[in-house]
Amino acid sequence: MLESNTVELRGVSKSFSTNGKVERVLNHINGTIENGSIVTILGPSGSGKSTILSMCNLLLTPDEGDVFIYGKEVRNWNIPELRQTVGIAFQAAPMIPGTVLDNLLLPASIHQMNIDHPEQFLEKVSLPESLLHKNVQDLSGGQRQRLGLARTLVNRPSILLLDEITSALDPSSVREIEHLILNLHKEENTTILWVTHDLDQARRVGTHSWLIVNGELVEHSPTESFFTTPKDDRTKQFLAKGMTDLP
Ligand SMILES: Nc1ncnc2c1ncn2[C@@H]1O[C@H](COP(=O)(O)OP(=O)(O)OP(=O)(O)O)[C@@H](O)[C@H]1O
Repeated sequence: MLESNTVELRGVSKSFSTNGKVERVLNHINGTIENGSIVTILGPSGSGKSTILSMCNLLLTPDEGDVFIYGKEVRNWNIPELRQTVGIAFQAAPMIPGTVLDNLLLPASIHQMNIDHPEQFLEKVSLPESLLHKNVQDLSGGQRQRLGLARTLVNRPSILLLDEITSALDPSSVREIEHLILNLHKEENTTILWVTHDLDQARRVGTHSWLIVNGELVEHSPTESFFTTPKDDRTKQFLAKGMTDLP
């Protein structure tokens, strides 16, 4: 195992069984993610992108194959330590009832940590300190999204999993969140796996891009060549047609 591989998937497969019907969602995925890269994960709806993220912090386990984080198989990690190292943020970050501060302190209380200046995490996502005592119900969509990200950052994860975090936001909020994340990446060399439906976003933010189709990793390459000189016919078709289903 190379030191520089922060995340490695080796022969990862996953099936789900619903009402007695078994659906193979990931099919023998092999992929490595280098330290400090931003990998944008693309693919049609239902192709298995979120399932890949869930494997990286043990929200799900593979049926076959292994996921390594810094060279150690995820199942051998202590879960709180893994979740501190690998942070995840979703499109609709679930909030506990209460204030912005209550929500910011949640990961610290789960991990029995003290955070002295919670407002520093608001600052990281460009939210004013004056929001600390505001009820989360009174936040705008963009503010909630930033708070969700701030809460993920409290643990200072060195790997960040982002699952369509900007898909419900207006274009200017999208660009602001991208800017925040790119700054964080620059300052802390955070490794980022970013699932997005937005091809322009994937091209703007990615250092590398993956295309997942029907649970298979059909193309993985540096982002620029992914978009300019795709190798696989399915990538060409996907880039031409956007998110429509591929055969
Ligand atoms: N816990 C689960 N139980 C049963 N089926 C599941 C579960 N989680 C995901 N699936 C199924 O696995 C498939 C892949 O889901 P996944 O969320 O990984 O796709 P995705 O590529 O992220 O999709 P989208 O772009 O629409 O978010 C889908 O058909 C989904 O219904």
